[in-house]
Amino acid sequence: MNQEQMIACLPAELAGRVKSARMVGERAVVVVDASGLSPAARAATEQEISAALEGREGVAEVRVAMMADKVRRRLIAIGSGKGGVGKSTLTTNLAVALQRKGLKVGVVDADIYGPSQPKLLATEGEKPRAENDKLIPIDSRFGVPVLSMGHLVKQGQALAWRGPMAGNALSQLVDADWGDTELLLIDLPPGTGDVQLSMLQKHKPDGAVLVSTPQDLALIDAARAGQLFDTGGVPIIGLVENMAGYACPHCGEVSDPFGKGGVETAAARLELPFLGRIPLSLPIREAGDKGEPSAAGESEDGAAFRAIADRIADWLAREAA
Ligand SMILES: Nc1ncnc2c1ncn2[C@@H]1O[C@H](COP(=O)(O)OP(=O)(O)OP(=O)(O)O)[C@@H](O)[C@H]1O
Repeated sequence: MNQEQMIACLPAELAGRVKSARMVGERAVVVVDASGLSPAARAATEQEISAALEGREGVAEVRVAMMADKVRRRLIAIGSGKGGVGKSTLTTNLAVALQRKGLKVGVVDADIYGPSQPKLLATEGEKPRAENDKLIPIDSRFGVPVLSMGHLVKQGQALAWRGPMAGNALSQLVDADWGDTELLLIDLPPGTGDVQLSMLQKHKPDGAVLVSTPQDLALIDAARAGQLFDTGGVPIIGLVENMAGYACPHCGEVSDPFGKGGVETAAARLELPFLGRIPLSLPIREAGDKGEPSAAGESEDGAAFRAIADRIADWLAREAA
């Protein structure tokens, strides 16, 4: 068979992607343009081409080579000085909000001591496949692929990991087959320990977002996390204040259990951009527990996350210019 005859065997939508097709002895070698295809779509394309050519006269074997334009993938780390300030919730919602803006976004849950992305993105219990020694991210139903330690180990098991082991496991997540994903949000563990350091050294994120609640103690820790990024040469995109202002569901009165405006003041003092404020809101907590991120809906809470996502998208556009 010559190239034309080989291409004629393929369905029209696949034929358009073929860059070259030739016989090498009894082996059919087809080179396909895989730009813009997800890992799942690439696997399906490969199978369809093999199925269409296998068994044809003179074809003993089919080899399909996928070529894609190299995606310039950028990494943004979401960090906090202290645990429980809403870093994972922010990561999920920013990813969903940025995806809604048309970016191809994935989430790496590097919080090996308390992975929460499987729950937040409703992929609990799913296990990633591996192909050619690389993990294939799990497609969440929000158009955001995700990989988490929580997908790889049984609950609680990750807690015993330390230093190099944790760092290697984290690298497997970041270096997975992210296909055409152009932006990875990395949900870091809280604090400034080994895992954060190894992440900065090995993967050098393009930028970092720091999240804090407004009270002084959280702010001191956030400033320390900021220093870690500074030392690692990672630009800080800005600070986010979470759990600000609680509107009483009964009377509507807004109170500030963790103080007010502390993060904005701290950002000004540290000469860092302030990216916005997320209210302390029962629906945000409930949405997280249900695996239905607020940013996927049209509520006011969702709008607060989207406003911060807009600022991050602006930062990305400025950096790319
Ligand atoms: N703005 C908010 N309003 C109400 N609840 C929130 C808000 N942000 C986060 N939460 C809730 O607070 C808890 C901790 O949030 P989350 O897991 O996102 O924090 P974290 O900083 O990633 O924590 P960890 O240190 O465990 O990684 C969760 O139950 C979450 O639903």
